[in-house]
Amino acid sequence: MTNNKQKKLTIIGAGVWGSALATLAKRNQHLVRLWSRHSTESLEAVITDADIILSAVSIKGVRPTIEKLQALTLPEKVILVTATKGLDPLTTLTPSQIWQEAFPSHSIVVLSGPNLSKEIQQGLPAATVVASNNRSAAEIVQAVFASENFRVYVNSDPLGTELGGTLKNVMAIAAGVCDGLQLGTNAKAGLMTRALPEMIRVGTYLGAKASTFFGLSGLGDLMATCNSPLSRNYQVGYGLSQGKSLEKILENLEGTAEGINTTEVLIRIAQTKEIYVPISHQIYRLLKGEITPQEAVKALMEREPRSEFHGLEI
Ligand SMILES: NC(=O)c1ccc[n+]([C@@H]2O[C@H](COP(=O)([O-])OP(=O)(O)OC[C@H]3O[C@@H](n4cnc5c(N)ncnc54)[C@H](O)[C@@H]3O)[C@@H](O)[C@H]2O)c1
Ligand SMILES: O=P(O)(O)OC[C@H](O)CO
Repeated sequence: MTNNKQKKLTIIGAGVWGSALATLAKRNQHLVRLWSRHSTESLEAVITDADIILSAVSIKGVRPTIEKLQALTLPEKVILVTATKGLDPLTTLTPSQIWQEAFPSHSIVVLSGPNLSKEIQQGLPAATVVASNNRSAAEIVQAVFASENFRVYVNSDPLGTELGGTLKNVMAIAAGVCDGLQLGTNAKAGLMTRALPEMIRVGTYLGAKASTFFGLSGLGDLMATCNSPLSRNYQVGYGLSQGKSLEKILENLEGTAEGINTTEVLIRIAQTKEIYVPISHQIYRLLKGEITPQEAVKALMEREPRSEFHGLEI
């Protein structure tokens, strides 16, 4: 398999993100098969001869997808790419960790970055990261998706890359609340800036590199998601700020807001490991209906004074 020839790519998960990634790879003349659990074709048929299998299912689909693939034959040369931004409620593992556990001999690549699917589908310029412990596998995936409208960077911290994209979803809920309550530009800047060390504290505890969080998949995705009404997580926060119930918001939401499940799993990790996550903690209480958006803001503002880089080595 070389870097520059046409690849056979199977994308599992035909939601908005899987579809946008399929568009990008097709534009580069790769052979793309897009499959979902509702497809009439069998999974076995669509993975035959695949060079790359990319999973763009939401977190609740990761284990069922892996189980289906484990029942089939998957040659070791097949590169597995995960584009899911979530945490497993059962084990608290990230998707790439679950994929690696299930397929220990395969190369696993994480794809994550500031990539709102609607903008990508419109052909607007964007950048992303592909990260793997196997650099050549990451470079193959880079070549599949890179184009004049989609700039793809490589890095060697798959866990950090994945956690940036996952943890920012919790912060996007907070940003939606902040905008919905019209707290102003200073408040938004304060929130987003304080979000980053919180993400780094969790990420580095879990084994990620702090520096990765300053890249596209951390800071980049934090900025995109916290500033865009296209983000489903932002929409959840905005809806809560308007006094809507979570149930009502989810009824009208197009697609998945992973931040809701991620908050739950993250708080479990933070409580067990005693990691200081004040923003996530207030979002957790808000999602549970324990406090109002205004009470969440008050609780954040009235905390004990602290030093800016408390608990961080950066
Ligand atoms: N939409 C974006 O802009 C975007 C960008 C980057 C990453 N992501 C991430 O990609 C993932 C998918 O997001 P999306 O926006 O496409 O969501 P979506 O709701 O549009 O699609 C979810 C996909 O997951 C599949 N799925 C859900 N539960 C499943 C199960 N139990 N078994 C098998 N498949 C199941 C669905 O069939 C669907 O194909 C999420 O983790 C999201 O955070 C989304
Ligand atoms: O719509 P969201 O909130 O899932 O955000 C989509 C992507 O993660 C943005 O990079």
